[in-house]
Amino acid sequence: MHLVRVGHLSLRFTCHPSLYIRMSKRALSGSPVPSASAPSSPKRPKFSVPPPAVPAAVGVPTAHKTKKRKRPPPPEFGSREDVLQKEVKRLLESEGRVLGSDEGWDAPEGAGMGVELEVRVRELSSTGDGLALVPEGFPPWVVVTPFALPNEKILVKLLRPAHGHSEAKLLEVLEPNPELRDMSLVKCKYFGKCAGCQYQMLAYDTQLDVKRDVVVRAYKYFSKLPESSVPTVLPTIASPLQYGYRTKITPHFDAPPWQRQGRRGKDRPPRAPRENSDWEVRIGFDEKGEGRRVLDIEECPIATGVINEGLKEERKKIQETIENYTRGATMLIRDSILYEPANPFKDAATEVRDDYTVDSSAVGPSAIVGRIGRTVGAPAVENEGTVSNADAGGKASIADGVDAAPPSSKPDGPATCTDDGKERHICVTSTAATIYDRVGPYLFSFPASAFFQNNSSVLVPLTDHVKTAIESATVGQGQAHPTHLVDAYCGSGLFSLMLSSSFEKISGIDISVHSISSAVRNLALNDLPSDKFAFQTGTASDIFASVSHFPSSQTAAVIDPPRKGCDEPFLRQLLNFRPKVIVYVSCNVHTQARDLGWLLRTQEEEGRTPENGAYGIVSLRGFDLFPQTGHVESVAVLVR
Ligand SMILES: C[S@@+](CC[C@H](N)C(=O)[O-])C[C@H]1O[C@@H](n2cnc3c(N)ncnc32)[C@H](O)[C@@H]1O
Repeated sequence: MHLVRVGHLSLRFTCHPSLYIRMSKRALSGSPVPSASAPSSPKRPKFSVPPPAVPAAVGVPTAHKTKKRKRPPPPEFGSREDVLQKEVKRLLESEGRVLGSDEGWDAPEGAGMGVELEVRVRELSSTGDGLALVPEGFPPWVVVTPFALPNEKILVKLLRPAHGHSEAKLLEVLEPNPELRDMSLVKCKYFGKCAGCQYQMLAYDTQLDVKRDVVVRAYKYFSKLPESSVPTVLPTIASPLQYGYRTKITPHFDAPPWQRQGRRGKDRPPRAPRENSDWEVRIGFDEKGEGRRVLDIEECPIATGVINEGLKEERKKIQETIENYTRGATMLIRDSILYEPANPFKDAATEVRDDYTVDSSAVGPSAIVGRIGRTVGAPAVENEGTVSNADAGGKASIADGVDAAPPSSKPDGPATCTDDGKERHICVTSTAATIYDRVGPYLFSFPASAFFQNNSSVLVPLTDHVKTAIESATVGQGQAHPTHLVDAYCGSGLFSLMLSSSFEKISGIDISVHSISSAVRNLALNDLPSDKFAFQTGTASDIFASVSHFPSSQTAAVIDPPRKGCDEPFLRQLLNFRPKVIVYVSCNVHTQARDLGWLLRTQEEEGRTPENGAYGIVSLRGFDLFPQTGHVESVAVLVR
């Protein structure tokens, strides 16, 4: 044991400090995660471990002190930063350090940015990061490290400090957790660097267990509900596809430094003369722990084959034309069924442009761009040019699709289905195009720029679960199951259409005019009777004025808001309307837990009890819409 004094701190080195620094250099040059030969996985996962008996962590002090920083505004509820800060706070409290909101914004002396440390991971955060404590000798402070698993001893480099913690870059896993980590499962050469996936080294069953744990913790810590109000969280439902499932990716790139312009188009002096620069175009996703640095990505194994084919082509085009860019941009690459409706607008949208166009509505240094290429499909809706960059032969972008009834083929265009009757898919890169996707028996269309769930393979189990939950809500109560459906935040009508056979009347609302026109169009695409459905554009709380004729005890409400959750006016009106069943679907379980906590407490304040019709949460379950990542879709069912 070697002792080094820095200021008032004594730092312990388990080996001679010079040896340690050599070790760090080796770590820096190598892969941060162990090789495929690392011990293989798992039986029963453990996502948190008791405080380590032998922390044996090593610190490398630096001379520089962290500058006192101004406290940033509090993070948005349920954002990654908010969830992380709350979990950090809990871990610090378990060590006896209670942080006031103005405290803990600067790293402890000797643990500032750039310092390398060995730490033992205590637990996995809900954001998918390993949480560890800095070694003895420092005041309690949390190290947040991506790609690190509970009980692993890791070497990290500390990054920027924030409220009780420092995010860190994983330099090396010194002692892997053999029960959890199996590097032979990793399918992506960028794993460990790309910010997209967190869990490729975990067996899929373990990923599902981890996500169940995220739901459990969200309700424990974010709902403010007593344990008795929260049912046991059911096992997470697996995605049928665990790779090759993503139907949309949005890689981005920077403009060459000598070309870049200021935000308002003001010319800036060139940063580096082109001839002396070793700058290279990088097209991909953010590199984890490297701020806004783009990691060059040639393929993304969680995306569909069609998208990966399209990515190759689009990368080539950007590489060839990068000198034309004065600003960075984000590309849109989507997978669509090749669907060719017969319609009179076919020849209206044949504009061919080979440059990316910057969407003026986008904010920040990157703007959403779309590429308009040669037309294969016809515009399906008036005023919506349906243009695809697939060439007329469709060679590069067309691949085998899913089993489904083949849509009609036009004699003069590329066949819309393969020889064995599967639908063909194309890659679409224009924000103005219309995308087609199939879920079970239904065909959905929506603008390429609009929302649609990114993993179609799990949408049938998801919508079946919602349907069954609604149908069983009245079982044993001597009532018929609900006949009316309110679909709030309905998008292009996913739940309305998928659940349509169970209901007599369906009313949907969404703030996006494009999504609502798609929902209406999707009725016709699927030969559904338009008089059974009413879709409207508006903010979610507007729906209640238009469904006053729905019998509330015969009505089910499906609510599927964006990540920030519902607002209070909507929740208040939902409580007043009193549908028999509420199914709350969410891609952010933390805002879902907050909203349901508010709903249950408010009804209690208003004097509702189970005997006089108070809602109770009858089931909670995650669906894995995002395999290999830390995200989970959560479905909560409430019945009164
Ligand atoms: C998570 S998506 C769900 C869409 C749809 N249920 C689906 O699964 O395809 C959330 C939807 O909420 C819509 N939205 C966002 N804020 C809204 C608001 N205040 N009122 C109504 N809809 C809103 C978005 O346009 C988006 O379509």
